[in-house]
Amino acid sequence: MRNPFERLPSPGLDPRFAVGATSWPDLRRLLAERRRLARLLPFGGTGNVTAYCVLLLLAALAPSAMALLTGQLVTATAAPSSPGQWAPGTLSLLVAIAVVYVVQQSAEAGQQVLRVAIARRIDGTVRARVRELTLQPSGLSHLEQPDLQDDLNRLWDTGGMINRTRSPGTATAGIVVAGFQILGALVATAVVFTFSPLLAIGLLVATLLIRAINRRQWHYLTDVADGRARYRRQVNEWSELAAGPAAAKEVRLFGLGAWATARRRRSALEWAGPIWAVRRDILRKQGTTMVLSVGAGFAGLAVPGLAAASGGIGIDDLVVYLVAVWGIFSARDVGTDGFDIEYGLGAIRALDRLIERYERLGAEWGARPRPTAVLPGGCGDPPAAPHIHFEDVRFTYPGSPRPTLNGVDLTIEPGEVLAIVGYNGAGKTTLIKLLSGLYRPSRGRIVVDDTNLADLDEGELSAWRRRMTVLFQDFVRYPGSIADNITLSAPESLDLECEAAGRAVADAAGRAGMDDLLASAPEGLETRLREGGAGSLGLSGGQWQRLATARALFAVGRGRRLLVLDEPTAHLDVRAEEVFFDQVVREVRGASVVLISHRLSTVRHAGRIALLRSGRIAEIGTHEELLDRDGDYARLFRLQAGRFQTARGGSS
Ligand SMILES: Nc1ncnc2c1ncn2[C@@H]1O[C@H](COP(=O)(O)OP(=O)(O)OP(=O)(O)O)[C@@H](O)[C@H]1O
Repeated sequence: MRNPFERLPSPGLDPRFAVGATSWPDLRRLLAERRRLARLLPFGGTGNVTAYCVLLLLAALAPSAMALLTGQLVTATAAPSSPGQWAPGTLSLLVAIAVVYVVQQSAEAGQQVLRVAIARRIDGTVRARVRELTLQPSGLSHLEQPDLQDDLNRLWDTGGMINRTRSPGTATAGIVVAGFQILGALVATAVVFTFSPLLAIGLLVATLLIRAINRRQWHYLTDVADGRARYRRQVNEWSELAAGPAAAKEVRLFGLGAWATARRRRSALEWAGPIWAVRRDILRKQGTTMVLSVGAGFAGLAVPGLAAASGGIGIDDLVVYLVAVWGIFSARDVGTDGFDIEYGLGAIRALDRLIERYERLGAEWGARPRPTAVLPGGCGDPPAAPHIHFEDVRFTYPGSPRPTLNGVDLTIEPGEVLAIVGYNGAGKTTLIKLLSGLYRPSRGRIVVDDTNLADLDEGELSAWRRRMTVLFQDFVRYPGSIADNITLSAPESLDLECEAAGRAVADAAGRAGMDDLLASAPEGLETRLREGGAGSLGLSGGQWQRLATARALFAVGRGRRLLVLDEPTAHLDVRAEEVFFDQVVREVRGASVVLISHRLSTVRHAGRIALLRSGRIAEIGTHEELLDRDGDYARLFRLQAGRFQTARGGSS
């Protein structure tokens, strides 16, 4: 069966939208999407939604009620009455019209308020779901996929640049308005039908056609906008660079302000240019809707007008029909609701893609045989340090042409201090990410106490992570107090009142060399960091690194039995670096330590040193053994030591 919409003159848009959007499959999709939005409605709150529907119903019925009452009023006033007296029934009709008017106005105002409340509640629910989804998979790789980032951005994007809030919630509230608009038009059609069935149906069809064309145009616009998510991301990156705090120092120092602003502008034009073109195109192609509007409007006025002029209907009926005609006709304007619905649907599509992706990830990470991972207890005795074995581990980052690790065989014995060294990009941090379960090896196994990490499900992986702690090279600077920054590595301690947890904070801070900092902090451990203003403290790079070290040591104090330190001395002064191994690493009790560093003067004290090269462990042994072997490690060590000797020689 052919779709009658197909014969519509094309608004000159993308052929997919000119023809495709009016095919039956697309209409079915359209209805399915609206049902999908309707399913979000309960999240707006039962009371809110019920009141909203009642108010919209009142607002939808008001024009028809007004038409009928106005007609009756005209009839009543035309009836003969004594001079100075109201015609019979006039007063009650006037009161009824006033009541309908007040109800209509109140319903309009009330529904606006409820609309915002419903939309915000739905948006809150959708965002909570998205946050829940993004935190769920234990791995990291999905977060590095640009299309996922685009979908997330699409979900958070409320169309701020268009100066209206557009979101799944606004779209859901919008379809309810649209539904009642149509209902109002149908009731008004029934009124006009009693006068002229042809006029009633003709006006209804014209109204629905105009709505369909407008909807299709909004659909096209939002589709183009959503398809440009990648460019939007680039605009955000340039904005961050041009005006954000991260690059502020270099931007000012190098005088990059004008360059960054120009790049941002170019990127913004790349993003918005096609969107503006579509908007211009839509504006130019308003001919069809204009012709339909003018034609339908003319017929709506002329047919009852001519009937009244020829005496076919009385003036009272004329008033009723004209008001009812307007009741049908006013539904033709989808207005910004149309954009709200289509724009919000873009977010819903992004949400569906995310859910599908996360379900896949959940299945990948979830269904595993039962392992034997051990959790550290609250205030009780911690478990023993783990025995870790990398067996022929190979790993390639998603989208990368070459493997970063290519057959790593390595054992970390319980309680040992193992240093890992290697050139930039050798894969040292990657090894730790795999050990933390943030990525899975593409080949080989990482076996912890007889359990293959790849066999752990989400919960068990969390349990494994609570046996270890990592001071990452790019550690996080948490906005909170010094104490928060220390205890967040073992968040279960936040709820523990046990003395051991309190002691562990002070102990970790002391061992990380934070005594001077704490002495100058106005509120000691409770001093807030990064927020600026009274009572807060700005820290230097080295001070932040000591704080991050304290965080790692605190976790060990709370029972973590594998401590990984990735470039822990990168920001430290020579004095602190010199004593780091003795004061921090050697003092760790009952835990294994993996120390990654380019400072060979620091790593030389480790029990064993492994050199990573070409994706494999190329050399392993004690400092002395590796020097005797005279390989890369020995060369690197001599190079570093030679620099100091030269400096010493030069200065003497
Ligand atoms: N998220 C990622 N996606 C794709 N490639 C990555 C990612 N992270 C790291 N790499 C690549 O993997 C390789 C190893 O990186 P890794 O950070 O493990 O090296 P590293 O030995 O710790 O280096 P450095 O000494 O400079 O800290 C590098 O070539 C890097 O470009």
